Amino acid sequence: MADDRSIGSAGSWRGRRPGRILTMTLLAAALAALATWVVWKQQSEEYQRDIAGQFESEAAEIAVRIDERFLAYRLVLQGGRGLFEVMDRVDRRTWREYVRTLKLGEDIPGVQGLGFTLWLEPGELPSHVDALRAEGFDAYRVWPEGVRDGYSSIVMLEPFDWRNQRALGYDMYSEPVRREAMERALRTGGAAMSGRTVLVQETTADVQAGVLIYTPVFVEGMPLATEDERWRALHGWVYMPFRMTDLMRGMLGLYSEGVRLRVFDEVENSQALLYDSHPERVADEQPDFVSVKRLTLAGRTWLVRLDALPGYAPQFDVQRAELAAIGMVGLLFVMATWFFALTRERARALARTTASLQHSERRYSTLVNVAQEGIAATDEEFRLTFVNPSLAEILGRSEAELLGRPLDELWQGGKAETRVQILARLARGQGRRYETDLVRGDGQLLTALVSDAPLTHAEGGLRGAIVVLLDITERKDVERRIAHLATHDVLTGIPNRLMFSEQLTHAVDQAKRYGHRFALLFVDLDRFKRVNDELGHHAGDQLLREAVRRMQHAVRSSDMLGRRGGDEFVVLLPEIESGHDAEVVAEKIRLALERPFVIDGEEASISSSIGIALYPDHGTDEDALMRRADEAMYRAKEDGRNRVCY
Ligand SMILES: Nc1nc2c(ncn2[C@@H]2O[C@H](COP(=O)(O)OP(=O)(O)OP(=O)(O)O)[C@@H](O)[C@H]2O)c(=O)[nH]1
Repeated sequence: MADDRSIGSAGSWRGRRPGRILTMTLLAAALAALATWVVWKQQSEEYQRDIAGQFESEAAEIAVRIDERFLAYRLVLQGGRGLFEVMDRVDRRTWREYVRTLKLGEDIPGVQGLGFTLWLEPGELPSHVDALRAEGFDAYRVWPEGVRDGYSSIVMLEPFDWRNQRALGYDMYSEPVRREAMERALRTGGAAMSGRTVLVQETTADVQAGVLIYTPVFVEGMPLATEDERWRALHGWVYMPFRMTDLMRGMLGLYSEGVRLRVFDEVENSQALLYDSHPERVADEQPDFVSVKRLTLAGRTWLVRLDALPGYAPQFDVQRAELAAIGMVGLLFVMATWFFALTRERARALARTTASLQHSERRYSTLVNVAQEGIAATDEEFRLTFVNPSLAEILGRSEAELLGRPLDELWQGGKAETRVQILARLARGQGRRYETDLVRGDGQLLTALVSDAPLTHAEGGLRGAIVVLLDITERKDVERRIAHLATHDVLTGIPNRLMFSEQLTHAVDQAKRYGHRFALLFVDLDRFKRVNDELGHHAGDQLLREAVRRMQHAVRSSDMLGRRGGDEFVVLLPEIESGHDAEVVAEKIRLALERPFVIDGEEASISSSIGIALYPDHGTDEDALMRRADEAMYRAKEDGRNRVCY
């Protein structure tokens, strides 16, 4: 039972172990998840820092670009101012040439133009208008109309395209935003940027915020030390107007789609908004990253604000990819753990199974070796490939002598199947149990009960057979003895009443079938009782045996002598021609029994009374014949004994 349990446990590991494997795998999964989370967290923070750093550098780069660009614009302004300083008079053609040479639109795009606005004292206004009209600008006027302390008038603005022509004659000094910048330029003697305004070049379509940058131009040779002196020496301003959206697009291109760039003048509110790269977006979005750079440009402070838009950087995707990679590594770890646990459990189960199998093999090996039955294995030709010690002993041959021999060679012919028949039957998967006689090594015969069963290959087909052989010689002898006892008289060994009766029935059948005649003799010893009484029962037995011997001699071997019981015998004479033949045999018997018997040195004499019944003369069945023979025998007794009667 212990073995059975061990086999059971080895075979059912699948049913019990998965709990442990599951626990280990879940533990590994939890560890992997924790590790993944920690790594992800670290990576995430690192990415956040990286992205924040990158974002910052993007914002800084934009600020630098704007700063550099305005430095370039100031240089252009300086150049324009320098032109006035070196030339006695800068006429329209010279200005146009100068601006064309600058290639403003190509090299420093975004600028609306480069212009000159002339400062006019109130008294100078009429002659100035006349002069300009004389140049061909028939509708020229300084506008807006009105009486003011002084006027400025845009007299040159290149490129002099349709948009810039709209600005001709405009008094920028009349407008507070521009005036503030113009006065600051005058005050500082350098470039000054205006606040947010709308250029007069604008139409109703695509109106953009505008700024202007001014630098003052003084009349050559006049003192400029104080503000008053500069006012007095003021000739006008070289200036550049900018449409902010055009300017920023020219400066930055479309830039990154992932960021929103806004530029504010001095303060961060919608009134001060100069540029918005994504005007369609709502203002109160909470971006992941924000950077605000303050830029001082020609005396004005710009706030350059950069917001990261959702999906700002492809790095987020990288992060996701790395997260997926980390997750995959974690998953691999879990799978590896699971696989390892499963493999280890399988290895253990295999070890247990192997141990169990070895144990089982030892056990069956022991069983086979100690079994009293002969056990053999054969190949597909029924040749012995294995014999156990008992088989060698039963067959009286050594193992070496037996191995390789076809088992059926030892059989003593008879009713046994041939080897071909056995193999064909085994190939059909049919085992069988049968008795056969075998020849031992010493020549003796033995009877064996043989059981065979096929051994097949895993893929089918006969591989051989297992044969179990039991020596039943003794048992068969006993059976034979029992059968003999059942049918023969114990004292004399001749057929008893039962067997004789069967033989008589058979004789009747045969005689009926073939038309034979046969005779039945009843023999009763005369005064046998006296022998018993005088010589003893043992002597009586001996006399009975001797009497049988004499009767056997008196009949042929084909005749049958039987004992009915006591001192009564029957004789079946199956082959007689006539009643005479029966008489002759009966007489022989009578004479044989008449002779004196010598028993244990004592002489005893008996005689016999014999009755004869003939088939078919006196009866055609057993009962009738027996009755008639019995009657005849009694008649012989009555007639004086020691005689034969019909
Ligand atoms: N010793 C011995 N005696 C037996 C056996 N079977 C029967 N007897 C005896 O045989 C005797 C048979 O006697 P009966 O047939 O009756 O008489 P009998 O003495 O033969 O006389 P009759 O037949 O009338 O001539 C009996 O005494 C039985 O006990 C036996 O197997 N051995």
